Amino acid sequence: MDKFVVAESGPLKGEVAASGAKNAALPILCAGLLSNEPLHVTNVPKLWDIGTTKKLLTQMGVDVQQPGSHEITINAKSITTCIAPYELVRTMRASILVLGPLLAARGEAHVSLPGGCAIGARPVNLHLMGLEAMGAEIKLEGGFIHAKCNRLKGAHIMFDTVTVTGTENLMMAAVLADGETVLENAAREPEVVDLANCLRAMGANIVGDGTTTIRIQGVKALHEATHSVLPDRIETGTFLVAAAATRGCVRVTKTDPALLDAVLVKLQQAGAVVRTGTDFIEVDMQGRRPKAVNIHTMPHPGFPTDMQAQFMAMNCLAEGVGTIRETIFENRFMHAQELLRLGADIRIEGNLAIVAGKERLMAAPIMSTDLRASASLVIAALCAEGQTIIDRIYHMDRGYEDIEGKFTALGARMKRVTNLM
Ligand SMILES: CC(=O)N[C@H]1[C@@H](OP(=O)(O)OP(=O)(O)OC[C@H]2O[C@@H](n3ccc(=O)[nH]c3=O)[C@H](O)[C@@H]2O)O[C@H](CO)[C@@H](O)[C@@H]1O
Ligand SMILES: C=C(OP(=O)(O)O)C(=O)O
Repeated sequence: MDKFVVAESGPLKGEVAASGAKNAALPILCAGLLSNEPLHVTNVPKLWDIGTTKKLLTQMGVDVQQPGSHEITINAKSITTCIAPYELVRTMRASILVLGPLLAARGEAHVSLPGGCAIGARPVNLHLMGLEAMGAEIKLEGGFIHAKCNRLKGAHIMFDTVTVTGTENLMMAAVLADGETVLENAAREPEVVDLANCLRAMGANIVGDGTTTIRIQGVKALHEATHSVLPDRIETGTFLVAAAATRGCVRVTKTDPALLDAVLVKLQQAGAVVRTGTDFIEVDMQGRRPKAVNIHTMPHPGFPTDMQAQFMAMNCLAEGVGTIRETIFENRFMHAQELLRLGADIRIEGNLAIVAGKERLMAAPIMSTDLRASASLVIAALCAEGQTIIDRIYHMDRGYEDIEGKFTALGARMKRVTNLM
């Protein structure tokens, strides 16, 4: 199993390009199931989750081509089965995103229930409730969701919790439904908007994405389209927080500052000079130690839960005491245990973490527990005296493209080691 060996690195400096967003690319590739014509997707990040999605689609008989290193073309005309097996679904929760498109385009879907994930229970009841309201018959059996329908019917759906993949699944289901679907209390995340842009390019009729009410008028069929995935705001934010924690100066290019409002406010509060252009963001700490910030995670446009762990790592090194309240997932503080091993001062009270900053941390063997937890451990390890070994970095490979290549280009002293005991 691969590990990272990370040494204290001093201020990170330089420029790094953001990849395409994992959480936009995954639903967009699944949207390829909605058409019998090709969907060409560009700016696709090179990640394990993308590899898993390619396998998932390929084993359904979908033609998946990779014409360039960051390009994928999907053609679902050749689909042979509507089964998403446990072996693949258990490695990636986002596999649930095949459910809506399969039902809408093929009238059936057999999708393994996504397994328990480290950050919370993550039920899919709202996805199923919406599909049932659209006329699907759903049975849960043997750990599988078995769903079938004739043509789905438009429906008025009210989410009682904001759900990102739930909104995406139902939006994809609705584009081929008979009549109008209205999604209320819909997720406003930029990845939802990117999916809607892709679906519109395929011929879908959607308005209101980016607001809490999305209206979809079903059409008979979708057609060939090309779509470029939007930049990864979480990857972007991860490098910016790493710059702040290490007292460095980093410019992230090929990104979009408009996607990171809530994160940039917190970096400014931490004392960073933030410079932005149309496609770049620069965080310059001018050698200063960051100041602790208070974080409260919220659905977009609030502060993203996917940036919470990275800010906890920064707070561990900051001047003062910062509080972090996690309101989206009930078990998303597992990185705290590992940060404590590096000598951090963190107290957890329910969904609140109280972090008192220290001048520096001390190296220790630590373990990644989930994707963004891994990112926080790398940030902390860059500031820890000695050599930190981070185990189970496969979590990080799920969602960060060439993470060690990008970090080392900024001056991080880190390397990947295989089979290190
Ligand atoms: C692939 C992808 O895009 N993943 C993102 C997506 O996950 P994901 O879409 O799985 O997260 P949701 O937005 O659905 O979850 C938000 C909350 O709603 C609850 N819930 C959700 C669905 C449901 O049917 N019932 C229910 O109770 C969840 O348990 C959670 O407490 O949004 C999360 C919140 O921004 C991000 O952390 C993930 O990175
Ligand atoms: C939690 C995440 O991903 P997923 O929903 O795929 O587990 C994430 O991207 O931080």
